[in-house]
Amino acid sequence: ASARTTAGPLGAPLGRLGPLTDLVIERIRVGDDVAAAKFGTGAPIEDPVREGQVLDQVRAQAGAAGLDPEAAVAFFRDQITASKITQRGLFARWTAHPGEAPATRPDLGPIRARLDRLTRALLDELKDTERWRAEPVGCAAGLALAGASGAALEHLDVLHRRALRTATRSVCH
Ligand SMILES: C=C(O[C@@H]1C=C(C(=O)O)C=C[C@H]1O)C(=O)O
Repeated sequence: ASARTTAGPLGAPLGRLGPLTDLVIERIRVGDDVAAAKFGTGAPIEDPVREGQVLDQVRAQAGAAGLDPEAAVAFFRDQITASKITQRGLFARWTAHPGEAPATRPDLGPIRARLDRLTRALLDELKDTERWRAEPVGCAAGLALAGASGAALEHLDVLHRRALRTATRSVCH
């Protein structure tokens, strides 16, 4: 199982899907850094070539992790959609309130390397939770618990909560 990295002193998202939810929230948070790297540069939020690379990596690594590649790809399509929701929301916020825009612009390269490391951790966690996620009632309840506790503990605003809902919509199968 993956080490948790985003939790504050109050703890991590609760329950069997807590670690997976924690990683999903971390990936959404990296979307904030991606937005900061792109904002004001003319770089588009959506980069289909990079998305293809992310999904190729998922396909290649899912098989090795013992996961169904197409199910893993579907989960990562939701992660990408969630990242773009976050980025579009932040662009709109920073355009309307320039004082809230980030003062410094990070490099996209190292941020994408972070996303690539998160891909592996997320695939491992999908594998660790695979049987459990097939229990319809338990999974739905566990996902609700992990999502609500994670959103509260990690102080997600409305935008990031919306991204979290999108990112977790195919977790239970
Ligand atoms: C995160 C980025 O923005 C978008 C979202 C992606 C993702 O979530 O992996 C990939 C490409 C972009 O469409 C990025 O450009 O790296």
